[in-house]
Amino acid sequence: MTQQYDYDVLYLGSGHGTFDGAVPLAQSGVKVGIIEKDLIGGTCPNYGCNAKITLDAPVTLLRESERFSGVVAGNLKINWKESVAHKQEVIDELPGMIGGLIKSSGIDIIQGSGVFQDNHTILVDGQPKTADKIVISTGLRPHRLDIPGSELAHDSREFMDLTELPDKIAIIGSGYISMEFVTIANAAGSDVTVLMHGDKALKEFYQPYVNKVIDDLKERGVKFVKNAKVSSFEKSGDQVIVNYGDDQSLSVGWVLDATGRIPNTDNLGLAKIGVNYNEKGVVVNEYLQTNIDNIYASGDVIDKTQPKLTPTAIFESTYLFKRFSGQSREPITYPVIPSVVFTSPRIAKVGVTVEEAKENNYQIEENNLVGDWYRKVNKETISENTLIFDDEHRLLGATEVSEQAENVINTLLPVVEFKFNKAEIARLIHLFPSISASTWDLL
Ligand SMILES: Cc1cc2nc3c(=O)[nH]c(=O)nc-3n(C[C@H](O)[C@H](O)[C@H](O)COP(=O)(O)OP(=O)(O)OC[C@H]3O[C@@H](n4cnc5c(N)ncnc54)[C@H](O)[C@@H]3O)c2cc1C
Ligand SMILES: NC(=O)c1ccc[n+]([C@@H]2O[C@H](COP(=O)([O-])OP(=O)(O)OC[C@H]3O[C@@H](n4cnc5c(N)ncnc54)[C@H](O)[C@@H]3O)[C@@H](O)[C@H]2O)c1
Repeated sequence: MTQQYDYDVLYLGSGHGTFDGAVPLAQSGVKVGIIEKDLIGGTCPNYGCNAKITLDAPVTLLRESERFSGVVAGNLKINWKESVAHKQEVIDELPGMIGGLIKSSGIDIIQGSGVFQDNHTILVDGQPKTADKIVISTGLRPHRLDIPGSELAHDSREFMDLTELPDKIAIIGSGYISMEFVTIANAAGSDVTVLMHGDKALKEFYQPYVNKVIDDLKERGVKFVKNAKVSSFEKSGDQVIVNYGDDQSLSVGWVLDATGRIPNTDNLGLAKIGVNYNEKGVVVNEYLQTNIDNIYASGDVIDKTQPKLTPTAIFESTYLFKRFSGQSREPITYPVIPSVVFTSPRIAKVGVTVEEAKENNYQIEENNLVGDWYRKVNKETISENTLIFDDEHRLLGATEVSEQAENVINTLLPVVEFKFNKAEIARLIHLFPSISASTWDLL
């Protein structure tokens, strides 16, 4: 341990961009501190993935029961209050569990808000904490529309804490959070309108599949308004009036501003000590190092082209563990990173996209899987995928819309990353019957 400082490595933020790497780093004998101003574990367990997927679980059950109507008798209904209580029960123990893991590895948790004083010092509520290396891992926060009445809108965290589901909801934006939360709110019985910025939802996903999900949601009563240009929110009794377009308006009980998430880079003193950052995040080199040698960044707060997701943050914090513990001096090389939108059906993808495949003349195989016997088991009505191959028939990418798309893409992940050939694929024996076996049959 460096005697001159309180810590060898000090992390600002306690999310996946930190703890997955900080714990093994401390276990390897390095003196580590973590500063956190909110719940331990950050966004994913407390306000993101884990919370959201718990609210999604009854939606998938509801959908399944619809498909099996006749085979299974009775009409299911989501009890919103109970669903939120169940979500809370699932996530309540996570900060304690993660905090316990962190503390048991010998890390100091410093509760409070951190601001850089100099390259080696962070002030936590006025108290200096010094370190040889510092990792900025402060994540993102919701972007809020800068329009009159913006304080009347809410964010995803507040949505997941609603004890009563509003009768009518307006969701602004049509990205990940919008599409996942409209699915949940609609299934739970709310009348939802999505006010889109442009004419496309989920821009980075394969649009024919996105449109299938939108058409299904429309049939379920969701309204989508393209190019809505929301201009203001006004209070009217217990309702909020959303003004948009040319003199159009909508009266709703609740508004979700889902217009994106922005990096937590302000109020950290970065400009004062000269760390380079911009509106997309902290600028780093291929070692996740900022322009100041001893200061690094990890997770969502980085300005990067890779998707800002939990597994990316885990990969980065693990990379820094290997670098700081002396196990690796190599630059970071990201594997293919899959992504999924938890609509119902889901849309998932990995590797080369259909658009890139067309540009590069790769082989494109489109599979309508509704007739596949294994998909018929679950009576899926929307079930398609597109597989991209090179001229040696190695899988380069895949995208799927179906109830099990996340598992299909997880199954195909090693084939894409490790470029398995036909002989290697044929060598593997699968559990049968299963979605994985059914997926590998397509290769
Ligand atoms: C609603 C929602 C759903 C999501 N669903 C998924 C999903 O299904 N799958 C997926 O892969 N990803 C999902 N994500 C994204 C995922 O949550 C993030 O990619 C992940 O949490 C990034 O981890 P991080 O450590 O970089 O940042 P965070 O988890 O945001 O951690 C940053 C931490 O820094 C703390 N902090 C900030 N400033 C300071 C300061 N000055 N002093 C002290 N502490 C500070 C914050 O309080 C926070 O705890 C979702 C996100 C949201 C919002
Ligand atoms: N399943 C998952 O993995 C998952 C789920 C939720 C969130 N996330 C993560 O959280 C991030 C943030 O999600 P998000 O949905 O907030 O962001 P997003 O970038 O996915 O979507 C933002 C939406 O807001 C719209 N928009 C932007 N500016 C606008 C404006 N001025 N007026 C109206 N609309 C505007 C955009 O067109 C887009 O539709 C994601 O990028 C992802 O990294 C991941």
